Amino acid sequence: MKVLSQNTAFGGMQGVFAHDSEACGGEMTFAVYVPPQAIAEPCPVVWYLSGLTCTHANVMEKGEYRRMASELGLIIVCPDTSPRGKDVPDELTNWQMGKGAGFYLDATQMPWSDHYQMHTYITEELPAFIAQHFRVDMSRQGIFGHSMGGHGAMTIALKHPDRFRSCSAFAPIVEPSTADWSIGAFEKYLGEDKAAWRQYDACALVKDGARFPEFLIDQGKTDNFLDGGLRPWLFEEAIKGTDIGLTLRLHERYDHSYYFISTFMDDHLKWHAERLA
Ligand SMILES: N[C@@H](CCC(=O)N[C@@H](CSC=O)C(=O)NCC(=O)O)C(=O)O
Repeated sequence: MKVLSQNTAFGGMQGVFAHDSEACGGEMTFAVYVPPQAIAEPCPVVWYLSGLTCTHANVMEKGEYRRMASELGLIIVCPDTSPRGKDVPDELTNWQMGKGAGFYLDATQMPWSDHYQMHTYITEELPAFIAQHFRVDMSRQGIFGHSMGGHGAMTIALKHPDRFRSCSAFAPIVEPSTADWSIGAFEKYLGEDKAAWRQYDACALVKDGARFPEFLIDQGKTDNFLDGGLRPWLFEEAIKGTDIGLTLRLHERYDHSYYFISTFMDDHLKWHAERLA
């Protein structure tokens, strides 16, 4: 593991690290906040998955999670959103495809499938690496994210309900198979057979029988992407008649930015801490 930076914050440590990823076929960077409680005992871990165009750094610099994570004793892991490096295919003029837009899936189509294995990276390779190098209690894991990362968090929780005890999202893409800003990426990563898309779509997963106890979703009402990309009401509809709980909070005057995310960050961390206690 390469240590790229380490800084003391709120009595804990904010670090940025890099390692070689087999799943992504190259070096991957991630950020980890370790609270002071980890000196005495292993702490629960909460995974934060970022949105389109992000690296590990956006939430680390603008998400304002450290004070509350320190208070609650949560380890926060913030991975990158796609493979990186000069050998990795990309679409330079399309921010919804390629680097920064891995959609937390395992691509099956060339040329993407060689590197774009983000589902395997986030659910298998990185957890094993974190468990080996940090003082984490892997029996207490939560997951949350923003936008494309909210989609990632919800689909991963639905696919791994035995691993995660808590899930929440800021402005998630709840039905990427039909959202105008993800259809193009799904076609290129997964091919045209839409049956293969369902395992990476929260609404479709629920309709196909996947279950998770409850979700917290915060959504800004003046978010530019609300109608074309996000549409949380579709998830509300999808869970009707199931035993899945949903706390959906719609906020007047909030947009899609990290000003919105940082405003409600404490609520999300408390949501996770209560379920990871
Ligand atoms: N470049 C785009 C806007 C991209 C954008 O808003 N990205 C969001 C996530 S969107 C969903 O996954 C984000 O988190 N950006 C990083 C940030 O620091 O705000 C455009 O020009 O419209």
